[in-house]
Amino acid sequence: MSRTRIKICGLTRAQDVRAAVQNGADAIGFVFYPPSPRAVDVDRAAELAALLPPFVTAVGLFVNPAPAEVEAVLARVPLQLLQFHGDEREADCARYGLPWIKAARMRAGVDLLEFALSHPRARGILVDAFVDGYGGGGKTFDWSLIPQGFGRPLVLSGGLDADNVAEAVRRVRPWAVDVSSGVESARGIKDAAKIAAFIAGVRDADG
Ligand SMILES: O=C(O)c1ccccc1N[C@@H]1O[C@H](COP(=O)(O)O)[C@@H](O)[C@H]1O
Repeated sequence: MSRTRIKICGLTRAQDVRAAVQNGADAIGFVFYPPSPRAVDVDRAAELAALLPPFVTAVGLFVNPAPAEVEAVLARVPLQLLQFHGDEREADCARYGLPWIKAARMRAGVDLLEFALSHPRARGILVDAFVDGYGGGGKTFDWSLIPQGFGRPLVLSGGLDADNVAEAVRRVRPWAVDVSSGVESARGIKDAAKIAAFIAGVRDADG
């Protein structure tokens, strides 16, 4: 079994980018959603993305963006993957010439197989808890809503932290995990020790 990939999302400071990279994150996320406490502007994201070594993926998170907003970011920030976390349809995600993952907001009644079928070209399906504000709520959801043998690369998120991520990885066996709130000391401020403990938890579950 391959090791679980790890994305740390919502980075706003250089020291947090360094902590994620030094502890072994595979990807980091920049939030381009102005209502989020983790939102960064294009200048800050460009500065932070420039700190990344090769083979650490820069991901841009958007929620129902206007195409011009995404294009303005892409003109300045070398993103390698887009993460759509709103109500975007397949065609909305496909227009930028970059691979993307699509978030499903999980709660009772959501049929993840049907959701995945409506996003056939997404490189992966991210599952997050349904929260007001579209995401980043630090809330877990019922992992049994994820069908066995899902068949697409699955990114597990929603309320993960160092205390629950090993159990989450053992139970769900996702392709990757994504975390924001669970490695913070305050909204938008990451904690290096929490990042280290989170990544250690994933590696413990990987065996
Ligand atoms: O981080 C945010 O502020 C955010 C805002 C809007 C949509 C998604 C957002 N973050 C993503 O939400 C999930 C879960 O985060 P958490 O670990 O529960 O805080 C994760 O994929 C973040 O990338």
